[in-house]
Amino acid sequence: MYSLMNEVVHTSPTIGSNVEEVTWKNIHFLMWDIGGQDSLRTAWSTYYAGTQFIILVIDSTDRERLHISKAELYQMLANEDLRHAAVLLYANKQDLKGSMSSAEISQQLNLTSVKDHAWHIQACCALTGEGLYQGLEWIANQIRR
Ligand SMILES: Nc1nc2c(ncn2[C@@H]2O[C@H](COP(=O)(O)OP(=O)(O)OP(=O)(O)O)[C@@H](O)[C@H]2O)c(=O)[nH]1
Ligand SMILES: [Mg+2]
Repeated sequence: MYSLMNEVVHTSPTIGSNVEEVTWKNIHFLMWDIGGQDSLRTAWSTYYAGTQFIILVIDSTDRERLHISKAELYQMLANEDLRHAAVLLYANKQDLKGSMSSAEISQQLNLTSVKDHAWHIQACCALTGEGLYQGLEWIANQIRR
């Protein structure tokens, strides 16, 4: 989120949430950045009402914990408040060697089985910003549909 805003990116974990307004291509985003730590995830559902897009940032180097992202993803998709939400998954940290490709993550998460929500997976590197706008482009196209 802060890379998109050309701000200094903080490297400390998000505690609670941060909300920012980002305007891009005439689209006004109200983005909530919600902390992903274990203890914070139980509070995620309090943010769901009215959400149009979920952006799930995956650490593509973390093979051991991908199953956690998978479980959280499917829990979100099953939540009534998110029934109309579309999902953008960022396969982040593509700059690091040994990182999983977006295709590999897609397969591990069994994304092709997701039929009741629009979804898209985008390889990216938050440090350089590579891929971030391609992800937003997909969101923009979803809005224009
Ligand atoms: N090499 C590399 N490091 C990254 C990239 N994106 C994030 N990081 C690093 O990963 C660490 C965690 O980044 P955060 O932005 O705090 O991660 P987060 O997902 O917001 O974590 P929570 O706030 O706890 O949910 C930091 O040290 C970042 O610098 C990337 O694309 N490449
Ligand atoms: Mg954070």
